[in-house]
Amino acid sequence: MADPLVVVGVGGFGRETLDVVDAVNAAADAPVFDVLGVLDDAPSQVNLDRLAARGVPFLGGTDDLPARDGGVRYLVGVGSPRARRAIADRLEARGAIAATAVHPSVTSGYDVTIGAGSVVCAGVRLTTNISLGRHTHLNLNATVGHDTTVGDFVSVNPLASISGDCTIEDDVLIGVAGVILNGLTVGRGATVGGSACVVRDVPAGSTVKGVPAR
Ligand SMILES: CC(=O)SCCNC(=O)CCNC(=O)[C@H](O)C(C)(C)COP(=O)(O)OP(=O)(O)OC[C@H]1O[C@@H](n2cnc3c(N)ncnc32)[C@H](O)[C@@H]1OP(=O)(O)O
Repeated sequence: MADPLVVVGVGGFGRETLDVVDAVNAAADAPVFDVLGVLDDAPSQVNLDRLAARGVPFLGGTDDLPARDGGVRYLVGVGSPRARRAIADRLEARGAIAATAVHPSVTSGYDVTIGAGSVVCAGVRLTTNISLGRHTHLNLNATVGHDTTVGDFVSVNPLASISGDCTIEDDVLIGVAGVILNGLTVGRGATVGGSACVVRDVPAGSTVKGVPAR
């Protein structure tokens, strides 16, 4: 039987998360998820209209988590690592269970682990001996190389490329088309700008941008 699922976030990545869920269901012999609807504490009208147009119910704020026998699964479709962590903590405290959604077009090699709550979008390439933490997002066409560890609540935006032997600590955001050269560490909570090329370790909490990234 399909798992009852809510997605948090009616914004861009929330609806992109619905796309991943739809693709997972379409590729399976029987639906994996029964999408109950979307939660959002501060939705804009334009995004509510976009959600309504695709026929997915808006369920209210995160206090309105529906109840089902056996629990409700959830995915947080919010790009900000910090906001995503806060929402996940709130839902876990209310008994929700993190789901994981991996688009059927994703390729992965030997020994790849993906933590609960993660969303892996179309076209992502994962090679070998890779670990992704909890609630990590890999957006469209991102790549992750061999022997790399990606922590919890990391956001990797479209086309970003993480080389082999890297360590991406918790709560990091890697901007669109950002490149991390091999063997480097991006410290907890750091932000890598769009199109940056990271050539040395990035200190925790810092923002780097440009080529080479500073
Ligand atoms: C499907 C989707 O939409 S997914 C989302 C895709 N978007 C992203 O990934 C966005 C990633 N974020 C960025 O690149 C941001 O611009 C950040 C994080 C680097 C912003 O850093 P901030 O220091 O706050 O930048 P701020 O906007 O204040 O600009 C400061 C300076 O940096 C420059 N700058 C901003 N972003 C970049 C960048 N990615 N690369 C190079 N320079 C940049 C600005 O032009 C500005 O330069 P100036 O002082 O000479 O005018």
